[in-house]
Amino acid sequence: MQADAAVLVYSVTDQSSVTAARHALGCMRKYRPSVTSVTHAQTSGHRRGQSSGQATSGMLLPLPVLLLGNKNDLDHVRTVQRHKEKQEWCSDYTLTSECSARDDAEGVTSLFNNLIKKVLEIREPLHRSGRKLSQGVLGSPSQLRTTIKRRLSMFSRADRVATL
Ligand SMILES: Nc1nc2c(ncn2[C@@H]2O[C@H](COP(=O)(O)OP(=O)(O)OP(=O)(O)O)[C@@H](O)[C@H]2O)c(=O)[nH]1
Repeated sequence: MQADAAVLVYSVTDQSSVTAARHALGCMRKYRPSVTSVTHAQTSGHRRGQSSGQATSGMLLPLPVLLLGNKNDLDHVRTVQRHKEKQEWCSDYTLTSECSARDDAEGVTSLFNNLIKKVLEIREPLHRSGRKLSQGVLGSPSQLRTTIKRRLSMFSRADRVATL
């Protein structure tokens, strides 16, 4: 699975959307390693294609996921408990939070920034040590930052149009 990160959004007013998010997270994990398999990959020179059946070669990297409960402005009709602790099915690479896309665009931006930081946190040490990354097509952390900023600017443009 060629992705830098994933964002899974559920609605705090819809328990079935949490079930769907959990299922999606499980599917993603099948194609991207856990923390322990990364350690194993680094110590044994294990290649990506050997365990997952994928053809590409390179380092195994964990997939940071932002698990986001949207519509938290609708607290009066909430059916999903606000979780203080991470869900037991989330890994160290899962950021869990809540937001309101309707009322707090800045909050959403800041959550995306946290996710970007997580991506860079994972990549930077490997990049510095000169190890081959499986997502090498994306280039260095600074190139990655530029790419992500460009993609996020689409949201700011949409925001500006919406407020005109
Ligand atoms: N109150 C509230 N409504 C929201 C929020 N985000 C989206 N919505 C509303 O939810 C509805 C569905 O939004 P969409 O963007 O179409 O998302 P979707 O994935 O199709 O979502 P669902 O229809 O809820 O399954 C729209 O009426 C949005 O205005 C939010 O943060 N708060």
